[in-house]
Formats: sequence, structure tokens, C-alpha cells
Amino acid sequence: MKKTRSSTIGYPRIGEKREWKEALEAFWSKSITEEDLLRKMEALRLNDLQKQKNLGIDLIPVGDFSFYDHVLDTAVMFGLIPRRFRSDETPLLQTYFDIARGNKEAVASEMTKWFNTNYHYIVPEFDQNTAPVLKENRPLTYFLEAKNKLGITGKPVLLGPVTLLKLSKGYKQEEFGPLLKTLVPLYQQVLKELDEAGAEWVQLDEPVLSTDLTKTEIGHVKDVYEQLHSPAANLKLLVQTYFESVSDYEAIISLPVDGIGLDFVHDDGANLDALKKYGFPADKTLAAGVVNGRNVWGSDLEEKWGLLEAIRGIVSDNRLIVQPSCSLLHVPVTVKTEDHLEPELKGALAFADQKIDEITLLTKGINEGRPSIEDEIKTREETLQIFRQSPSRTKPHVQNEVSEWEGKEPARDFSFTARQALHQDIFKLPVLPTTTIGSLPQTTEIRQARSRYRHGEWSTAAYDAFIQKKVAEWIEVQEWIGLDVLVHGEFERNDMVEYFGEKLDGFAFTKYGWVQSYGSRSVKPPIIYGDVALPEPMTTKDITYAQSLTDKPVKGMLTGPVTIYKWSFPREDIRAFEVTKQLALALQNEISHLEKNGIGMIQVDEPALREGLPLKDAKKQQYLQEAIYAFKLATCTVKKETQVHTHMCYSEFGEIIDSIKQLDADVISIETARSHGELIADFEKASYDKGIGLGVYDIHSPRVPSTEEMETSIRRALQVLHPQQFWVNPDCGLKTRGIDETVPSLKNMVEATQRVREALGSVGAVPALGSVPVTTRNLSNP
Ligand SMILES: Nc1nc2c(c(=O)[nH]1)N[C@@H](CNc1ccc(C(=O)N[C@@H](CCC(=O)N[C@@H](CCC(=O)N[C@@H](CCC(=O)O)C(=O)O)C(=O)O)C(=O)O)cc1)CN2
Ligand code: MET
Ligand SMILES: [Zn+2]
Repeated sequence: MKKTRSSTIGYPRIGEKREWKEALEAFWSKSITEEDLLRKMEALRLNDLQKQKNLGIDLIPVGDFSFYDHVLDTAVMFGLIPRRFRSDETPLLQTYFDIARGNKEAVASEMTKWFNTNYHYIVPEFDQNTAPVLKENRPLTYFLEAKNKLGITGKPVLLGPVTLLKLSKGYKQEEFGPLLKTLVPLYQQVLKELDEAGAEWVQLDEPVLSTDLTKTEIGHVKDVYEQLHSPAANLKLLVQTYFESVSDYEAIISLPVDGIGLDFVHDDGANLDALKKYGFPADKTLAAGVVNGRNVWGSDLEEKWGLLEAIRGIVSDNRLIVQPSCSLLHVPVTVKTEDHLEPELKGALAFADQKIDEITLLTKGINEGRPSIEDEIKTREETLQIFRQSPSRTKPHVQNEVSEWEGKEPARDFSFTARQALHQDIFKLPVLPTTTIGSLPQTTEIRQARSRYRHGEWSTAAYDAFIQKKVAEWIEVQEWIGLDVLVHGEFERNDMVEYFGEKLDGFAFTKYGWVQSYGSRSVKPPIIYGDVALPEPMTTKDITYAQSLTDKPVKGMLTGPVTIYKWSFPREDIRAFEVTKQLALALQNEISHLEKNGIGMIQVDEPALREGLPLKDAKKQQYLQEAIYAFKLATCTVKKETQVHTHMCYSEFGEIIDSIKQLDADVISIETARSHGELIADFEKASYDKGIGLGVYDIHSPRVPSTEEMETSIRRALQVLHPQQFWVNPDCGLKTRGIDETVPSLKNMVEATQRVREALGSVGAVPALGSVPVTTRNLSNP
């Protein structure tokens, strides 16, 4: 009988070749039926369960699979369906997709980042009439499926009640306790049915326990788990945390549950320290997250063994589960198919399946003794050594350049006020300038062209000519729509990070290394394995071509250092800050090329700045200072005439608003539509005085917003922001939208702006902001 068992917390749902996406999108476009969809999804799900079994995992998660998002799954199973989507006629699967994607009548629910990852979840909504009900016992359905079809006794996985509620919106803080109480009986019912069905373990994910919680919140956690605990049941409850150390170790290990899952990778040693200091209850099981579930690097097995030894000094082997630090949702499926990679790099990589191999190997080491895995540990040591010493990783000139900036503060020479007057003179923009965020529809035609080019069917010249044709067409379209500041459209980019990764030295990219970002959409993060440098200009050709076709300004379009870092799989042998500084210097170089080519507005996107924010307050200041430094390092050498833009797309700015100010960008465009204007207040409160482009429509939904709707949101924003500082734009890039959605939406947006301009009585150029207070109310509420 094995003593220690291996487990996973969750497995990627998208399939080795993104079969999941294909099925979903085929269903949405009505080219397959619901039956087809269900069949394809089942095949994928069972395949992944069987695979984990074959790889030797003892506790295989079930119910982590999803048709869109696991938070939405949990909300819908508990009947948390926003009122605008409630209908007795619509089948539940349709309602489920409608909440996520919106439909003709109703806007989609808000979507936001899952803790500090690039995964987005759908925010559950409560309202006055929300009475949670158990619509379906999902974990039970999937538990029975695994059991009946594969003979696997899975470990059902379910988002825990505290995290579910904490991530939801639509209630007041003082309602948290009472609402939690309404969820408890439903969870009790789910657990009771799982127990009756013969489940041994159930995993309740409570990642909020790894964030800073108040004493009251910890009190709620205790109350809930005391109620969920059922002494009569055989079913064992595992409370799973990840992404950080737990905030109150003693309280968490004292919960009346059977097992606690801790992350021993992203905890800066705090979980292990607590384990050593306070011990671990002898009657509980520790699910130890020892293999990094967030990176793509093969573990240093010797080091992992040391970590396990330390844990085994406190927890007995038969109370130990070995697992990754979090769900493997955040890493690609397998390195196996990446046959083009340099062998020394490939040898150092581990995606989901290779991480599972590490888990089962370490488990074997515990159960059969260290000699049983000695060979593998040695081989791994050799492979990692070869990679570590690879000369391709080190560029002394890059390191020198970074150290030359040591101790210097990157800053622009002129103040914002001085620059603003100058920019007004140069660009002569009307009040409420309209623009877009950068990308225009990446149609099938464009993706196909790139695919042909990639597969060698098209020459570079043919592909370049095609891209130029698209740029020219869209410059014309943007002029016809009446936008004030144009973009080249980013047609040449597969993705805003991967594209730069392909152009910069120090990066490698994969063929199939997809990771789910939201719904059916995935990204393929490039891998930063060495020092980063710019071998030659990356964007000047496309952008100067676009600028040559129009008298209106065309924004140069770059992805910022923090975002490139955050959306890549970075090296871990040097500090994050060293890597972002290298990236910043490469971008600084690129920006100077754009300026030399006559580009007057340059946008440096930093959408990932907020998601990089550490979960623990204690770590936030340092992160923010370093992020600001990197952005300023990239942008500080521009001429005073150049207008620097940035863009961020998430809805919680409050906490970082001071940092946003310090970026010293002339204009920031942000997402607001899905959060229904909640965050404009943050900018008002902070007396933000630079240019702000407010997203007036949600680009994640296929719905075309009306002129009236956008006019209303512009007017609402103008109640708190000065018209002189206010830009009008969509929430984010339009790459995922069709042409038929984009053109009418932008046309309506420009029309809405025109109407407000007329109401303001100041069409045409306007004097600089001067001494007008930022919060002057210039429009009465219509
Ligand atoms: N990195 C990153 N993170 C981000 C964002 C972002 O833009 N980039 N935005 C937010 C999330 N938004 C997103 C918006 C759109 C997509 C998206 O459209 N993804 C596409 C993939 C885009 C892409 O890389 N397309 C490639 C083509 C993909 C490809 O390799 N196709 C193969 C097909 C077979 C295969 O390899 O799977 C082929 O052409 O041969 C291209 O344009 O060149 C998708 O899921 O389908 C993803 C995230 C937050 N995080
Ligand atoms: C996720 S932020 C996207 C910014 C980028 N410039 C775009 O429009 O696609
Ligand atoms: Zn964006």
C-alpha cells in the first residue's frame, strides 16, 4: 500500500492542439450541433483523465473541466444567474454562454483576472432577488462520468464558498456573512451527494485564503467550514490554496477539514516557515504544492527533494500528498510536440505532462526510497547544468547597459503641463479626440495569410504586401469613420507579446504552447531564456507606412516591458526587475527608431501592470516602484514633442492610481464599459489631470453598441472629468471582433462623440487646460 499519494489540482482543458477551442467556436457559429459539442467535450475530458491516470496520478481531479470558465460554472450551478439572463425558456447551456458572451438583448457579465494570472473569469453577480439554488451538482456529474466510463475514482473539484462570494459582485460588505450562510446548505447538499456516490476526497478551492484577510473574514471561513464538516461522512474535505502563502496559517490548519493544500513554490518560503514553526495537525493530510504550476521550467529535482524532506520532517508520509503548486491550467500541455526547439532549451522545459512526471517521480522517491529515483535526479541535474551554462543566454553588452542606469531616475525632461501645450499646438485635436486601442479585426483572411507565410507557402514579400494592403484599406476606413487618431491595425501580429518575443533576442517560442486566457481564446506566451536585446527595428516599417497614407496622426504601437514580462514565461535565474529593465532598454531603442521615422504619438501598452500586483500588501510597493521604473525607462528618452500613450484594460484602478500617475504618460486609455463606469470615480478621487481615454464600449462582446448608449457613458464620465482631458475609445483592441461589428460600432462611437461635442458647444480645437479644476461639472445629466 502506497503511503504518499500524487495528485493534480486541475489540468488544462484546451487539448494538445486546441481541440476545445475548435469545438466551442464551431458550436457558437452554428456549424455543429449541441450534441456534437457535448460529444467532443466529453472525448476531450475523458482523454485528459485517462492521460493523468496513465502518467501515474493517484488523485485525479474531476469537474475542473469547463465549457468556458470554472467560476461561471460554479455560479450557474448555484443559480447565480444575473436577472437580465433569467428565462424559463432558454436552455441552461445557452444561458451559460450568454452570461459569458452577452446576447442581442443583454451585455455580458464582467470578466476579470483570476488573481495574478492571465486567466480571466466571469464575475458572478448578486442582486436583491438572488436566492442561490442548486441547479445541478456538477462535481457529482463529472465524478460519476469518470467512474462509470473510465473506472476512475476522481477527486471532485469545486470553487469553495468563501472564494466564490469574495469574487462576486452586487452586494454590500455587510451582506457578506448573511449571503455566505445562504450558500452553505447548497454546498452541504453537494458534499452529501458526493459522499453517497462514494467519493473519497473533494477539493474545495479557496485561493482567497492566500490573500490578506481580515479577522472577520477569517471568522466567516471558520464558520463555513464548521458547517460543511460532517463527522458522519466518509468523504474527506480538502481546502486548497495557491498563488501565495496563506494569510493566517494557524487558523487555516485548524479548520475542521481533513486536508489542507498549500503552495510551497510561490510563498517565498512563508508556508514552510509556518509549517516548521507551528507544526501540522497529526490528523490532517497536507497536499504539498512543490512543483511550480505557473512556469515552464523543469524542476531542480534535488531542490524539490530537499523541500519534501523538510516537509516530511513534520508531516508523516501517509498524511502527505505531492502535487503542483496550483492548477496546471496556466501552463501548456506538453513539450513533447515542440520538436523545433534547441535541445538544450527543450531539455530544461516542463509543461503540464512533464510536471506530472515530476510529481509521480517525487512520490515514487518517497514511497520506494530515494535510490529508486537517483538516476532521474542525476540526469536532470546534468540537463539543467548544460542549459544554465549555455553561452546563448548571456549578453555582456545588455548587462552593461542595464548597469549604466543604476542609481539614475528615468524621467522626461519636460513637465506634463509644458508638453500638453506643445502637443495641442502640434496635433490640433478637437475636444474629446476619438481613437482606438491598436488592433483591428484579425479576420480569418489575415490569420490564413500568416499561416501560409509560416508554412512557407507565401514568400516574405507576398506576406508583407498583403499586410500593407490591409493597413492601407483600414487607414481609409478609419478616415471615413471620422476617427481623430489612427492606428495601423496590428495586422502583422499574432499576439501583442508573442510578436515582440519573436523579434527580440533572448526569447524562444513554441508551436503548441497555448494557455487559456478567456473563454475559447488562448495565448502562446514566448519563453524568455536569456538576456534580451533588440537586433533591429521591429515596428517602424508598418507604422511609418501607415503614417505615410494620412495627415491624421498614427500612433506607434508597442507592448510595454511589464506586460511583455508578465505574459511571457520568464527565466528565473535572475530577478524579474533585471529582466524588465532589459526589456525596457530594448523598447527605448525601438521608440527612438519610431521617432526618427517621424512618428509623433507612441503608445506603450501595459495591460498586465495590474495583474502583476502581488497578492500580499507587503509586497505591493516594491513591485509598483519597479514597474513604474521599467515603464519610464522605456519612455523617458522621447522628445518633448512626442505624445506618450499607454493603455490598460482591467477594472480595478483604485489601488494603483498613484502609480498610474507616476508613469507620466500623456494619455492613458482604459477599459470601463463592462464595469459600467464604476471606476471613473477612482480617477476623479485621485485628481488625475492627464489625458484619459475611457472605454465606451465592451469589445469582448459581439454586440454593436448604440450611439445613445455611448453618448450616455461619455456624458456620465464628463460629470467628473474635464472635457479637455477626455478621449473617447473602445475598451481594448478590436482584434477579436469582426469587420461587421467593428465598423458600425466605431461609427456610432464617433457619432456619439460628435453629439456630445455639439452639446459642449466647442467643436474644433480648444485652448489648453490651464487652471480649470479637474472636477468641474460641464454637462448637466440628460
Ligand atoms: N498575450 C496576451 N495576453 C493577453 C491579451 C493579449 O492580447 N495577449 N489580451 C487579454 C486577453 N485577450 C485575448 C484576446 C484574443 C486572444 C486571441 O485571439 N487568441 C487567439 C490566438 C491568436 C494567435 O496567436 N493567432 C495566430 C494563429 C494561431 C495559430 O498558430 N494557428 C495555427 C493553427 C493550428 C494551431 O497551431 O493551433 C496555424 O495558423 O497554423 C496568428 O494570428 O498568427 C486564439 O485563441 O485563437 C487571446 C487573448 C489579456 N491577456
Ligand atoms: C490587451 S491590451 C491590447 C492592446 C493592443 N494595442 C491591442 O489593441 O490589441
Ligand atoms: Zn487592452
